[in-house]
Amino acid sequence: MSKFAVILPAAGQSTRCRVKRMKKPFAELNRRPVWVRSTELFINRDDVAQTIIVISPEDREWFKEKFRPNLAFMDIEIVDGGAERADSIQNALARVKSDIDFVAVHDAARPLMVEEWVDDVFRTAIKTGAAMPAVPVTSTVKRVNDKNEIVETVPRENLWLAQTPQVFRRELLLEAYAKRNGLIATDDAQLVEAIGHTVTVVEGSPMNIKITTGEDFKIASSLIEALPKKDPLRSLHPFQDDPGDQWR
Ligand SMILES: Nc1ccn([C@@H]2O[C@H](COP(=O)(O)OP(=O)(O)OP(=O)(O)O)[C@@H](O)[C@H]2O)c(=O)n1
Ligand SMILES: C[C@](O)(CO)[C@H](O)COP(=O)(O)O
Repeated sequence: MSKFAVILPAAGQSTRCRVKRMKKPFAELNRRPVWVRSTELFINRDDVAQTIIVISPEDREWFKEKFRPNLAFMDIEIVDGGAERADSIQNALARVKSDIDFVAVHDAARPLMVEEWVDDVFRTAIKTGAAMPAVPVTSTVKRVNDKNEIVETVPRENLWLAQTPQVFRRELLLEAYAKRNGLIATDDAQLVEAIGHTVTVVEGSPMNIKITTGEDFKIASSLIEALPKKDPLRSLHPFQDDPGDQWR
C-alpha cells in the first residue's frame, strides 16, 4: 500500500473571514472546529502515515492549548506557517518523512471533503504521479475592471476551478518547491506544472467549498447535511486499483 503524508495549511490570516474574532480554521462549523473536520478525513486512513498541520507561529501556543483534547487523540505534527500559503507548505514539506510515497495538501479551510472523493484523487495520483480535484466553470466568466465595468467575457470552455486535496509523488513535489524561486503560487499544482509535469484533474464536487468569507460559513453549514453519507462497509476494503470512480 502506498504511504501518504497529508499537509493541512491552517496558517493564513483569515482576513476575509473572522468568526467571533477567530480565524476560520479554528471557528466551529455546526459545533465542530473547521480544522478538525478537515483533518479527521485523513487521520484515520490506513494509507496515511503522517499528518502535518501548519499553524501561524502567533497562534501556535494558543492552538495547542485550546485544542489539547482534540490533539491528544491525533497523531499530528504542528509546523510553523509562513507569509504565503506556498511558504507554509514548503515548511511542512521539509518535515515529510523520506519513506513517504505521496504528499496530499488539503486546505484546512475545506471541511466538506468526503472519503470516497479522497479515494478518487489518491487513486489517480498513484496512477499519474500528480492529481487534484476541480470542478468545471458553469457560469459565464467576466473580467471586470476596478470601476466594476466588464472589460471581457472570458471563454469558459475547459476552465475548471481548482480544489484540494492536491496529491503528488513526494519527490515530484520536493522538486517543484525546490525550483519555486519565490513564486507566490496560489496552489501546489502550479509549481508542478511549472517544472513540466502533467497534473491530472479528477472531477470534484461543488460541495467541496473553501471557506473564505462569512457567507461561506452559512453555505457550508447547510451543505453538511447534503454530503454523501459514509458507506459503513467502505472502510473494510480500502480502495485498491479499481477503475476510477466518478464523483457521486
Ligand atoms: N500563509 C498562509 C496562507 C494561507 N494558508 C492556509 O491556506 C488555506 C487557503 O488559504 P486562504 O483561504 O486564502 O486563507 P487565508 O490566507 O487565511 O485567507 P485570507 O486571504 O482571507 O487572509 C487556508 O486553510 C489557510 O489557513 C496557510 O497555511 N498559510
Ligand atoms: C489551493 C486552493 O484552494 C485551490 O483553489 C486555492 O488556490 C487557495 O487560494 P487562497 O487564496 O490561498 O485561498
